[in-house]
Amino acid sequence: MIEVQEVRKQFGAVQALGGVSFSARDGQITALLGPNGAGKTTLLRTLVGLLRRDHGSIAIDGVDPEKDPLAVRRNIGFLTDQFGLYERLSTREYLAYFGELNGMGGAPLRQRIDEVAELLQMDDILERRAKGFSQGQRIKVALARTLLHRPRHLLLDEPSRGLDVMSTRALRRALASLRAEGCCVIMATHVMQEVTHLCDDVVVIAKGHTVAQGSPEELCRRTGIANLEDAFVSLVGTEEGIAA
Ligand SMILES: Nc1ncnc2c1ncn2[C@@H]1O[C@H](COP(=O)(O)OP(=O)(O)OP(=O)(O)O)[C@@H](O)[C@H]1O
Repeated sequence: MIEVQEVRKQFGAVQALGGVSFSARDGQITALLGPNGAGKTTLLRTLVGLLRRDHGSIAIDGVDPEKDPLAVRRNIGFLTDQFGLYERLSTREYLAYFGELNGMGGAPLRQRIDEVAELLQMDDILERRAKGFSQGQRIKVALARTLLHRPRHLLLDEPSRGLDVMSTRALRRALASLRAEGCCVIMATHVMQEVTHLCDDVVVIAKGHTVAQGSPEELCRRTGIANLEDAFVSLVGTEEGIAA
């Protein structure tokens, strides 16, 4: 469970977060939906403790990431917009390296690498070096790394960008199976179809503020608009930053 209350963050004169509050439950996929520059990435970075907030409170299973960052990071997986792959390592070597950094090893680690490779359908790149990987292949490897230590919370910053139809489906299946295992998933996205098909709850953010939270159906009902994209535009008052 992730609970966020009145979080604010300023970068010089720019107010990235001006008061964000929401909660994300275990066993649910929560979408962070907002126009470009709304503060989604800043919020995710603040949740994992990579940025210090100026104000407000964050509790990840009751733990404040600023007070006990190691405890929070043990239980969290974060897919950022920077993948940090090592070009000379094969996918398997790369995952083994990060698994060992997380205290895993031996047969359980080898088995876990095979599991995530199957979950994300990445057998074809498991023995290849990352040099030359396409955008979609890079995302898969980064996501596999994120899942390796079986995090209880998963934070994803636009995970489906650059993925083809088959990979998008593999990603959705993987997220649905993590949800079924009770994982708390938060996903920043611009893809309305993904939100409608996959997400249980939606947090709408605009200009660093929470504008609304509810299931896609609730947001449509609340705005009196049948289609989520139009409901979103009505909530944030702009057509900026939407992908079909
Ligand atoms: N390190 C930084 N220094 C200065 N300004 C920043 C910094 N990081 C973010 N910002 C600003 O904070 C605001 C929120 O940015 P953020 O990247 O969180 O938005 P976002 O919702 O993830 O946008 P997008 O959908 O375009 O990825 C923007 O105005 C951005 O320019």
